[in-house]
Amino acid sequence: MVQAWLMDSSEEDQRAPHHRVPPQYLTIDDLKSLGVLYWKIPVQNVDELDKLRKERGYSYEDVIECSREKLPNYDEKLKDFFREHLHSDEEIRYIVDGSGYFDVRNKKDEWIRISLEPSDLLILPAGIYHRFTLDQNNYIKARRFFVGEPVWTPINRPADEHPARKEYMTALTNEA
Ligand SMILES: CSCCC(=O)C(=O)O
Ligand SMILES: [Fe+2]
Repeated sequence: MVQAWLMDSSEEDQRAPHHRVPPQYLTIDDLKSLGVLYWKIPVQNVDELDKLRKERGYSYEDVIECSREKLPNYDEKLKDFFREHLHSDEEIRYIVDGSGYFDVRNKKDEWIRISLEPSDLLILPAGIYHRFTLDQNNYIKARRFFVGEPVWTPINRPADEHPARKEYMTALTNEA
């Protein structure tokens, strides 16, 4: 099952879990209130993933594998992934192997760490500040989806005036 928790404030080893003491877990509904969507879809359940892809119009798909051997410019890419940023579109990842952390900002601008493993599907909304890191297993393989031609460009924080950010903030405020 997916786990999400509030992070401590230590800047040490980004691949460590960074739990608070005592740990403070969040629910899938807590994530939903930030526009972050999560599904557990067992890898053999092709139909469920297909249905979701059709419903959400994900016409593009590829695979990203984060290892020194498979990812070109590995060090640079991992550094970029962990720099706080947003995108003008959703970020959709379906984990097929390995594990890793997506961190997202909550309404108080605190970091929430979301721990992902195979069969986890995570959708980050456009405009949410976030980052990604490998965990101490040092490996993840994920399917990436996109509506139309993919744009992976990160827009680094500060980006409060970016239209996607403004739209996201409006959506957050209108949410009960
Ligand atoms: C789990 S996918 C690797 C990270 C990534 O693709 C991203 O941060 O954009
Ligand atoms: Fe991103």
